[in-house]
Amino acid sequence: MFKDKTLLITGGTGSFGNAVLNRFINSDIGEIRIFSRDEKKQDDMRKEYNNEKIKFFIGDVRDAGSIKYAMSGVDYVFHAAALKQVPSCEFFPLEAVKTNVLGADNVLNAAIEAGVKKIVCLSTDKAVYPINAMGISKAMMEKTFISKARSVDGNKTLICGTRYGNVMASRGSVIPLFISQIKNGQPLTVTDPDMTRFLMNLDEAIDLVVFAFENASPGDLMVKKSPACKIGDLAQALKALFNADNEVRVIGVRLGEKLYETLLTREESACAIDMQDFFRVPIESAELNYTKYFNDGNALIGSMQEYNSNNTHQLSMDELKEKLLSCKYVADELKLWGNQ
Ligand SMILES: O=c1ccn([C@@H]2O[C@H](COP(=O)(O)OP(=O)(O)O[C@H]3O[C@H](CO)[C@@H](O)[C@H](O)[C@H]3O)[C@@H](O)[C@H]2O)c(=O)[nH]1
Repeated sequence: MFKDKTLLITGGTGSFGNAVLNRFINSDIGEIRIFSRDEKKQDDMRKEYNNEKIKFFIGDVRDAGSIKYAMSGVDYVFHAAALKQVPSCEFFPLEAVKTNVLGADNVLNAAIEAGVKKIVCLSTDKAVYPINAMGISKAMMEKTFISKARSVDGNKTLICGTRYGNVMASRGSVIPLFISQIKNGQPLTVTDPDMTRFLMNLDEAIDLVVFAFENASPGDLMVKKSPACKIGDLAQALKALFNADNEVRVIGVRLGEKLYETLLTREESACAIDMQDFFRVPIESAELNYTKYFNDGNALIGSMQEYNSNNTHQLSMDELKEKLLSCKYVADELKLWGNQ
């Protein structure tokens, strides 16, 4: 599907962009465009990959002109650019609106105008029943792409999305923090030992985006079924792997955090299609028909459950250790630790 095609990744210098590059760079893809704000990260990537197929575009999704320029001649888009740190969005919610909502709208408009064939927009579990500004802005991003998908001819530009939970060891996340605390002989600062999070690795996130790319109809939102764990267990599993005896200190839930995350609302569960490893949430067919909103209900909803990190498969201690070892960051850190 990607043979000789041009793929644009917004926010392409992040860990998602790097993982996509690693997956596709040796395929028969024609060109990969990395669109991002940070020239230093682009320069590092340029040197690291040193590959003619990769083209770098400086720009900001907030700036419609910059994304329009990068979109010319593009076949497919993975839209990953976002402000995704909960605390910074909490302090600067309008910045989250500018990047996550208006920026996504700019990307979609530019893609539609340039005749891009497919665009996959990346969302997060924090967009479901959101309580923090990051989640709320991503929920609005979802609404934006779904409404565009409704109004655009899907045969010309197919717009779809994905939602996934925590990616293990992503920058600034809890796993690197716990490992550094272990290594420095500090207490492991657990917010709430019973708090749960979905866990996936970067490869699984790419699998989901590729699955959406290959299987989605216009407006679909694809979700990968994922296991979860308690944060207290995560701390214990890391301690066991590193053979450490650090104290575990409970520090309390942080601003904007939820005790568990949700990948499908109860309402979405009522219409989601089970596709083995994935759920497909089809676009609501309400179009702009207000009568449907008022007269056609869904009797199933009352009997459905949301899909969340408390009712999904909970990883046992052994499964958790295995999952952690499948993460390159953890395996590398463990090797370094062993070599000390
Ligand atoms: O010192 C700490 C820091 C975090 N946690 C807990 O660890 C879990 C995961 O925290 P973290 O790794 O910071 O991730 P989240 O806050 O869940 O958010 C992550 O996952 C999102 C996707 O769901 C991304 O968008 C965010 O950028 C990313 O930080 C949460 O239950 C935290 O309460 C602790 O117990 N102690």
